[in-house]
Amino acid sequence: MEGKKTREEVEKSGMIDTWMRKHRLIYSGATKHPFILSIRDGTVDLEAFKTWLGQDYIFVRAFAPFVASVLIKAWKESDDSSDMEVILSGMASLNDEIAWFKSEAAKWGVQLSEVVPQKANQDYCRFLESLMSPDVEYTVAMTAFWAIEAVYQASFALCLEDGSKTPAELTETCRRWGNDGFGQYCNSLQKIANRRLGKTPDDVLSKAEVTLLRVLEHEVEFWNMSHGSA
Ligand SMILES: Cc1ncc(CNC=O)c(N)n1
Repeated sequence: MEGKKTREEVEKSGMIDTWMRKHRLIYSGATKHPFILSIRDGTVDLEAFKTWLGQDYIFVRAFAPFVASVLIKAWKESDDSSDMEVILSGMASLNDEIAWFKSEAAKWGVQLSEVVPQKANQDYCRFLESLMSPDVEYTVAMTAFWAIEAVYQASFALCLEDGSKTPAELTETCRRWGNDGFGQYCNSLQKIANRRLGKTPDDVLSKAEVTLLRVLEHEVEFWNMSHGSA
């Protein structure tokens, strides 16, 4: 049996929930973006969807090495060997995902080799690269990893809810990130992040919170490329 937790431990162990409440406006800005709402209400501009598809393919190619860097941090720093399995399962689905992007792009007539990364995408990929540095703590990288996956899960799950008018040709895309299995995987990532955040020093805790906010901002800018960019 575990001993009684201190108040501080209890508070920190649900850090992600605490932060989601604290930053709920920016979180819903990322998960209920006008682009996602346009898919959900069936008014989506299919050219905007194609833009998203091409840009996201480039992002996912940069995301895979980021996840690999989290795997390395878990191997070196984690206090729980099951973390590696969760991260590895994420890497395995990225393999599928890259193949899916290629076949989906072919379906929509998007030439992936000709897609030029837009500024928001470049900025996001550069941010991911900064998180790959060995100087970035496992806890900080894990928080970012959870947030990146959770935004897509929440966004696309919204397009599958009862009453949504998602066009039939987009439901497969929405299911890719909105399905229950992906939801479970995000819960596993959240559990790891919460466990780590619960035992991290305050300076690392602050870094993780700032990193979470940066992820949410990058996600909003990423959606903006397809819809409503200024
Ligand atoms: C911009 C962005 N954020 C999160 C995801 C979801 N993770 C992997 O697929 C994604 N594909 N693209």
